[in-house]
Amino acid sequence: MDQSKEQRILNSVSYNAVKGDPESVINCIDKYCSQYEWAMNVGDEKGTILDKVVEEADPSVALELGTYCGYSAIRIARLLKPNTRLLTIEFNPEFASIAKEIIEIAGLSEKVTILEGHSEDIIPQLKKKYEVETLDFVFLDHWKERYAPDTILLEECGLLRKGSILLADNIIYPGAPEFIKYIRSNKRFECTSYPSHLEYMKVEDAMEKAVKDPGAAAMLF
Ligand SMILES: O=C(NCCCOCn1ccc2cnccc21)c1cc(-c2ccc(F)cc2)cc(O)c1O
Ligand SMILES: [Mg+2]
Repeated sequence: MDQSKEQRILNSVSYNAVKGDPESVINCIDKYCSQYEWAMNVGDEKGTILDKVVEEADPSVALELGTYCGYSAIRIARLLKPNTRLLTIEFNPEFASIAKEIIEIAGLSEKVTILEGHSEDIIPQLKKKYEVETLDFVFLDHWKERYAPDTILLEECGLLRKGSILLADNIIYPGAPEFIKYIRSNKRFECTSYPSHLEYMKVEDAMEKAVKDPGAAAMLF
């Protein structure tokens, strides 16, 4: 049976990347996807914005919705301090298995836990089953129409605290209009838009950062 694009990405990483070197895995995927086959990794331009927000959040516990091949999980996990962790949810079993191998090649398997399933089923399990208290950082990169309902679900499950940082990909393309409407009209969140481009293309895109109750967090210190 013909190999999938994601399997070909794994082949390229396995053959070209330096084992245990996250930067080389990131560069290898970006090179493959800009030269051979486009794929929906956050990419290097938006990836730099992701890096900056992760460094600002300096999370102890981070959540990603939409693992795909593990590219953004590696970008996030490579910046995490010792004894901190990234939980990433993927519902496509083939993607989850490929991401697992690519994250292993990057040497970040200790820091990253891939949870297979739908976000709406897994989010309510995070406290009890995955021993999460609250999430310091959440990267939204899954079905765009799930960004708003899953943000509400995270709230309902008591998983967000004062100062929790959300970062959403693809605000312009493919677009997440319901999420933008919800988050920018919600007084509990302070939003910032970061204009950029669709991964590996000259198409406009943007990321949206939303900080929960920022003032309250600031008042605490
Ligand atoms: O669709 C995209 N991502 C989402 C994947 C499915 O995610 C499904 N999924 C993953 C966990 C998970 C958990 N629960 C439910 C669904 C869950 C996505 C799409 C494009 C894109 C841009 C231009 C095009 F011409 C075509 C596509 C770019 C992106 O950056 C994206 O992120
Ligand atoms: Mg995306």
